[in-house]
Amino acid sequence: MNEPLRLVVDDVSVAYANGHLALRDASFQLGAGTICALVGVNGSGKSTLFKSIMGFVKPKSGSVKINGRPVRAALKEHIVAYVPQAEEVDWQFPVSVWDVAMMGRYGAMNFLRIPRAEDKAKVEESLRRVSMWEFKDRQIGELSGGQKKRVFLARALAQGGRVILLDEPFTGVDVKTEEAIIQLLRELRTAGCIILVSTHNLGSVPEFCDQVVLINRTVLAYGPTCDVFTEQNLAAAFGGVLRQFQFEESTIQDHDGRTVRVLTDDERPLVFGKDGHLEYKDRQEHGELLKKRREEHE
Ligand SMILES: Nc1ncnc2c1ncn2[C@@H]1O[C@H](COP(=O)(O)OP(=O)(O)OP(=O)(O)O)[C@@H](O)[C@H]1O
Repeated sequence: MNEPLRLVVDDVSVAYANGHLALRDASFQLGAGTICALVGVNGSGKSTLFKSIMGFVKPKSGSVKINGRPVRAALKEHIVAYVPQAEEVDWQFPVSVWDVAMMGRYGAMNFLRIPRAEDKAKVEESLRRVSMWEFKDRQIGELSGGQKKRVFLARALAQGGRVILLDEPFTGVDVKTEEAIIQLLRELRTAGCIILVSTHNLGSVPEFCDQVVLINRTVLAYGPTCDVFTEQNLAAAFGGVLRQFQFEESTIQDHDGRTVRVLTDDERPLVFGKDGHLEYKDRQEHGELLKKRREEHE
């Protein structure tokens, strides 16, 4: 497919068999060459949205279209690739790194699934791009969390997916791997792909995502990151879940007299006091400290 990509999610509502309405009237659109963050609390419907785009769940109403055609047609052309959350995968299943990347080629093979030279070349190229070629014979269950993620990314690359869905690709990976994944996503954006990434790493979103979809059982806001990532929108999406830190002075940037506010959904950021020691060692202590500070301010 050479026409520029367009993904349109139009008024999508999804109800599960138990009657739970996981998404209600969700709408947004993305064009070619975009990295978009999908951001929301646990249970806000991120995976459900991915499943709708993958055609795994059928919306009760509304539609998902890729270049004006229903998802079914795009799936037949193997345009949509999915990089799952680690928990969704059975790591005991005896397959090698090479086998997993080759799964990306299944759609291009006949029913006997005998890889051709082209399939093998594509798998090698994909594993090299994520720096996992040296591990090609290793069982998938014998890899670290970050390495597993890279192998599933290689599967998406081998597939040649143009709409690439990544479900929390940075969970449990170190900073270096995160940077390597981000660099790869940027290359895919330059190649005209649409990349939708669910993440709880709010701090890295402005760095590499040009668009954001904020979700809480419906789309609360979507558009350019700088427009959507406002304190007001994040407070609406996360409610009391986000932690707030307020600094009169900051080492993050030259102090220009403004108060610096930090919003994070990181479970337990480390906070150091003036003397360079940890401000607290457990959540209860942290809660008490924040309460004391608030009282001091009042
Ligand atoms: N198969 C299912 N049957 C019934 N309810 C489900 C099913 N899958 C998910 N849900 C419910 O739908 C809602 C949305 O779930 P979903 O997995 O899409 O959230 P999420 O935003 O991906 O969460 P997380 O950040 O925890 O991965 C949740 O309340 C969840 O309990």
